Amino acid sequence: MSDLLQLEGVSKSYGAKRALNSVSLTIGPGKIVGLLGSNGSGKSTLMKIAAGLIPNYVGHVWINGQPVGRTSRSFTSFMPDQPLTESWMRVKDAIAFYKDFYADFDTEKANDMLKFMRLERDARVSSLSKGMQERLQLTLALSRNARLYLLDEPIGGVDPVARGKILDAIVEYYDENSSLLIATHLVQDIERIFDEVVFLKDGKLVLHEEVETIRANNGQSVDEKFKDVFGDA
Ligand SMILES: Nc1ncnc2c1ncn2[C@@H]1O[C@H](COP(=O)(O)OP(=O)(O)OP(=O)(O)O)[C@@H](O)[C@H]1O
Repeated sequence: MSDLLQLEGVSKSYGAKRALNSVSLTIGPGKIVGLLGSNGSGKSTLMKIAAGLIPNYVGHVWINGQPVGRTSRSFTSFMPDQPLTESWMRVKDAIAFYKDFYADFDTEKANDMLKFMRLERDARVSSLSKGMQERLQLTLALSRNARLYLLDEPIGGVDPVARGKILDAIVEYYDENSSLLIATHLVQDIERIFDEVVFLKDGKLVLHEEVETIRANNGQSVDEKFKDVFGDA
């Protein structure tokens, strides 16, 4: 099986709230895919299921041909929308922590990315601004030599001027044999790096299309298509 991520009929409810409603989706290797939807559309839930962090859901999920679980977690790198690091850590401790925890962590790549992100190794994690925190989380997530990267709102706190630079880092540092799924609201800012986009609306998949096709068939940017589908929500 060559698909890197495959979901088949995935549903998830929190009590009476249905966060995902029978979502089926396949993503091949070497793709950067935007996971787009308004607040509460189920993006984080989908990411957490693929990351193996939500065990009780309906349907099936495979990563690189393996059902989601212990093995798939070893080649899936997840950047959550909340930091995983502890506030007592310095940047260098966070790097050491990830290195201990993940066999595929590439310290050389991490040190390279720290420079690129202008992060000081001795800075305390608790003293970092939100944008700098995101730079650190992104460094940690992308420094693993994983097959699937799941980035949940990776540049929401980064100022608009720095966003372009961070996007360049994402493209430069991710391994082209792997795939990257990025959940975001910042469609206009990020769309230039997407190969494909997935739209989620009220937990349902309403569109999965190559960006080229959207541009060629509709003469629209992804942002325009997004506004068409979601209105001003
Ligand atoms: N732990 C939880 N308990 C109860 N409801 C939850 C929980 N997590 C998510 N939900 C609900 O499930 C729905 C989908 O949430 P999810 O966080 O997946 O959406 P999202 O698209 O990531 O939203 P946002 O863009 O605001 O981050 C929302 O209605 C949310 O309130």
